[in-house]
Amino acid sequence: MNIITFDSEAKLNEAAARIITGIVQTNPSAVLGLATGGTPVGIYKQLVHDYNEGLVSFKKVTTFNLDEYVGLAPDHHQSYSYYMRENLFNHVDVDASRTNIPSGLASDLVEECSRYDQLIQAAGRIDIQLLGLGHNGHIGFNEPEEELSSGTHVVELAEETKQANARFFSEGEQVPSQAITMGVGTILKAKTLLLVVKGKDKAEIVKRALTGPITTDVPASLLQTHPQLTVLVDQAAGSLLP
Ligand SMILES: N[C@@H]1[C@@H](O)[C@H](O)[C@@H](COP(=O)(O)O)O[C@@H]1O
Repeated sequence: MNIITFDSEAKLNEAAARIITGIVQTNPSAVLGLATGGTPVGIYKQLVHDYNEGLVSFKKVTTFNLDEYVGLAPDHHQSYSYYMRENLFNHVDVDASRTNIPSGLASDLVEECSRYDQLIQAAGRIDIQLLGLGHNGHIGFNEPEEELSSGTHVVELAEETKQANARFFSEGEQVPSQAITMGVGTILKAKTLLLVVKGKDKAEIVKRALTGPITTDVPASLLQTHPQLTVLVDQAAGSLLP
């Protein structure tokens, strides 16, 4: 595990973007695993900047997002599909037909999960999976459980997660109570993992995830088992690390 601490958000975003663009420059047909939430917004801005500077082209990449809310249409302003278009896809030369996000509107969610797993398998291995970290240690929407699922599955969101994500929704809007998420097994199969964490409020969970016991109570602790894990933290998030 390689942990790098940054004294500014701009430097952290640049470093994360450099890792991703480096992979795409080496392999223009790379398979990118993408994340949502507040953390990657600045990284996507940097990727758009790098694209505009002519440093990278996403023309041939394939992308798989970690998760999507159940019940939100792709044009709902809080769907992860909308988020990805707003923050990245609409601003670079990615081929929309090669961007993949689970459909939260599928009539048969179990079928949708297996369709998503088949797509990932058909694409081969995810070259780099970008990850944020939930306050309870969740990755994607893999919440703390006695047992974690390996493949894509439907999850009931933890109350803590709904509260944390309520800040993105308008007043009076309900945070969906279910989501579809890539499983921990799929995440761990990615060639490289890039975990990015910012903010003092994540310091304790960063410490537990990276230095505590490997337990399904802290899904991110399973990342410790991955041979190619890079963690980028700001000083606040990394403040409790040894
Ligand atoms: N499903 C997402 C995760 O993929 C994300 O990494 C995490 C942290 O989000 P944030 O970066 O906004 O703190 O929670 C969300 O619920």
